[in-house]
Amino acid sequence: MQDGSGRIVVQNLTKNFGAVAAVQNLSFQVEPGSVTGFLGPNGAGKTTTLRMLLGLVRPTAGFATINGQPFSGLGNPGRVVGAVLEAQGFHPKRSAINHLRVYCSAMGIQDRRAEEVLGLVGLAATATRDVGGFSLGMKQRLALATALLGDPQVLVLDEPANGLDPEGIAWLRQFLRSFAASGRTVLISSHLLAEVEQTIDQVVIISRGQTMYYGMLDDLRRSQQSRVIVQPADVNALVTALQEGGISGIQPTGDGKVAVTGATVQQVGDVAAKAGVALYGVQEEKADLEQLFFRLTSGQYAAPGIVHYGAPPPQGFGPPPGYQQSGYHQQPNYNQPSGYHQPVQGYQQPPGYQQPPSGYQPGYDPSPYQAPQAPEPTKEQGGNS
Ligand SMILES: Nc1ncnc2c1ncn2[C@@H]1O[C@H](COP(=O)(O)OP(=O)(O)OP(=O)(O)O)[C@@H](O)[C@H]1O
Repeated sequence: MQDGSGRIVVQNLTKNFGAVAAVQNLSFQVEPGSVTGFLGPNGAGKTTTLRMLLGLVRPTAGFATINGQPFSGLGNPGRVVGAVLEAQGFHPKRSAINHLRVYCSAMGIQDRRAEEVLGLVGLAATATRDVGGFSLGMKQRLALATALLGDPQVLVLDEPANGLDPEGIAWLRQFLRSFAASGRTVLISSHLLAEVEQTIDQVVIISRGQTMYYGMLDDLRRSQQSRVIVQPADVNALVTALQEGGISGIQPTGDGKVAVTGATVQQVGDVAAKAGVALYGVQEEKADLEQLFFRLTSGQYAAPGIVHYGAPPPQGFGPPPGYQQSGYHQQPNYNQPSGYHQPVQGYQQPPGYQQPPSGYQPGYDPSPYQAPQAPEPTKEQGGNS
């Protein structure tokens, strides 16, 4: 029986393609009312995971369910989950509206739904144009419209921002947030944290098929302590003074500077002044979420000389609370900061999460769901792919 929850559960999911361990023991949950970002570099195993969730690839081990059921047990799956794995496979000589009507017929849905979903994704003005002349961004929108035909409770989108211009990305963000705010479930993959950072509540970061972080994006942000970089006249004297002052997160950087975590600029300045150590420069360095993402996933493609992938991480910046030890490959020269604590496992509801109506039925009236205003056709709609 489906539990009607709209919840996605991935449990110990594993897929080997011969010698290639594409996905290794992956576990996470996606709750209704939230948007979860499934992030990792190219080849990390995102698409394989989504394909297992959608019943297109058989897992080597573990399972994935939607509404408590494997995809094959969903009955009329198009009414439960709308999925876009790639915005391809359109007949080039078929108009957008006719493409959708074909799916309406296959799903037993009235044709007028085709017009509705074209309006939802901002393609109403191009309904009768052949898809062969669509840009990649327009194809993404049409693929999303196809996924929405069955008025699904769950959306699963693989790299949905691919090909969208900045205006399209902003539109997609608003659309997905609104969809989730109506108590529905959204899982989107991306290889760029920045692309989805403002859209998602929860994040699952994978690298080489393994979980590197699973938790709330806000917790990941909060975990990144800022640090004070100070250039003293005498490094040893300052380090001694800071230690005597009870400050423990001290790391000489090797270039005459000292990085200090767990203390403010003022505290470091006061300690130096009291010890009579002259300071030539003091600077507070804020942690960067994107940098952390690269660090968590950099083991996959470590390449010396490329700043993000090859450089050792800044000292004193700790692994995030959701960091999972098993798959994490530390960079050379990386020192574990003293304040690091093993994360508390377990999903936490995102802020503002509301329980969806129990017992979802195909006829469920999603009245709280307000589709965002479709944008004016943008330049991506005028171009050819
Ligand atoms: N059918 C297949 N046969 C053999 N290997 C495969 C197959 N599908 C995927 N792989 C391998 O599994 C690994 C994960 O691939 P996957 O496409 O899931 O990654 P991804 O994170 O979606 O990457 P991308 O962002 O580039 O699409 C890669 O090493 C890939 O080459």
